Amino acid sequence: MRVGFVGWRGMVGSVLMQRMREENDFAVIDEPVFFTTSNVGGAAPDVGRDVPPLKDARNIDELKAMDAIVTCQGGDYTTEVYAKLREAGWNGYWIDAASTLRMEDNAIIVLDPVNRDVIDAGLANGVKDFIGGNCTNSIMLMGMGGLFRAGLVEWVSSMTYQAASGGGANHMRELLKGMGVVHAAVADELATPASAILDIDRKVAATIREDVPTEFFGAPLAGGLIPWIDKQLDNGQSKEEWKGQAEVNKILGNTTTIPVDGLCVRIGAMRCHSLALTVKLKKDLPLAEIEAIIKSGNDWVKWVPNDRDITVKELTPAAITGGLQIGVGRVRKLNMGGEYLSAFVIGDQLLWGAAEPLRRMLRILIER
Ligand SMILES: NC(=O)C1=CN([C@@H]2O[C@H](COP(=O)(O)OP(=O)(O)OC[C@H]3O[C@@H](n4cnc5c(N)ncnc54)[C@H](OP(=O)(O)O)[C@@H]3O)[C@@H](O)[C@H]2O)C=CC1
Ligand SMILES: N[C@@H](CC(=O)OP(=O)(O)O)C(=O)O
Repeated sequence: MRVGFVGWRGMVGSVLMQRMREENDFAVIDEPVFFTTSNVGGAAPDVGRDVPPLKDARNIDELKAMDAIVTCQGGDYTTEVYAKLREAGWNGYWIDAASTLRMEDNAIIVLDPVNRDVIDAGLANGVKDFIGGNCTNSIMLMGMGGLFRAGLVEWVSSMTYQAASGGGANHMRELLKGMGVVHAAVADELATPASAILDIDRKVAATIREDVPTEFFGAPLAGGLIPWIDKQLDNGQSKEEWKGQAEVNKILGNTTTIPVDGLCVRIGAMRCHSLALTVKLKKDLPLAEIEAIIKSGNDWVKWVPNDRDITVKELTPAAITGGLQIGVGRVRKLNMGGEYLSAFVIGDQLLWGAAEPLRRMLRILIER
């Protein structure tokens, strides 16, 4: 297989390259070819073997020579290039991190530990477009997939806590700069144990309002949160909230829609997305049974008992970031009744939320 990689040096692309090196994926690709939109002829990344210099990611003839293309370049690139490539008669596999093609009829949203059956059926039917899901949805399904697979979910309300990385590298930098600005404003007072906390707080509040950078998020994130992610829709949802029901049901291949809705909120975490879920089950099951079903979802579920000390240690961005485990905890029955379950799900949004499903989809194609 000749596999073209576009967008490999961006944030998602870099995580993809790192994971592919860790899993020795380049050894099983006949010919990896790297593309660029900015540095044609430059050196390709080090993947442990000889590869040609960078090719032009807008050159349809070069792209057409690929059996599969993996792109993390972004939605604008997909919009610009994908249709031209298909119109030029290219019939290869398109694996994409961007949301552009996700809801197209001829595309499958990939999350193989959850929907390998949908992927296999698509491959058998000649589907050629395999698109990574929205990070929040992929993390939720990696954590709670067992309950969905068992047909136990009537509806889900999801309140999210989404990290800066969901916006991209510049957003991560802006969060950190903001943290620095806030600290600098009161560094002297902090160094003096006798200083009054309300004076510190007043200075911090003014700094957050006036001095924390807002170029990328549009509002101060350091020391705060932003209760809106992505575009505004006419029905009052944010686009991020709309994706919940649309994508979850498509990933699962449902013929009857499971309602999924809630509020999506940006918080000051670096790259871990979390969701506080209310799940209405179709029946009142004992908690031990629910625990077993959630744990059986896939190999990456990290079950965290609903215990204070364990939860604050293990169900946090500090514990989860940089790894493939999806933390699932705070699972208990709610006062509303035996069918109402709470759960807190957390995962690294650059791994299962972005790069890992693409990496695994390529591997599925190669190993067919
Ligand atoms: N961020 C996220 O959490 C998620 C993102 N996605 C999707 O993945 C796609 C890519 O996102 P993301 O990785 O954040 O995008 P980036 O902005 O980090 O990278 C995209 C491209 O920008 C170019 N670029 C320009 N300057 C730089 C630089 N200084 N360093 C690195 N690359 C640079 C590179 O292209 P070139 O080498 O050709 O110049 C690169 O491939 C988007 O469609 C996004 O929607 C999906 C799920 C989650
Ligand atoms: N919108 C997500 C990140 C993302 O890229 O999502 P999507 O792939 O659905 O555009 C966030 O900001 O956290």
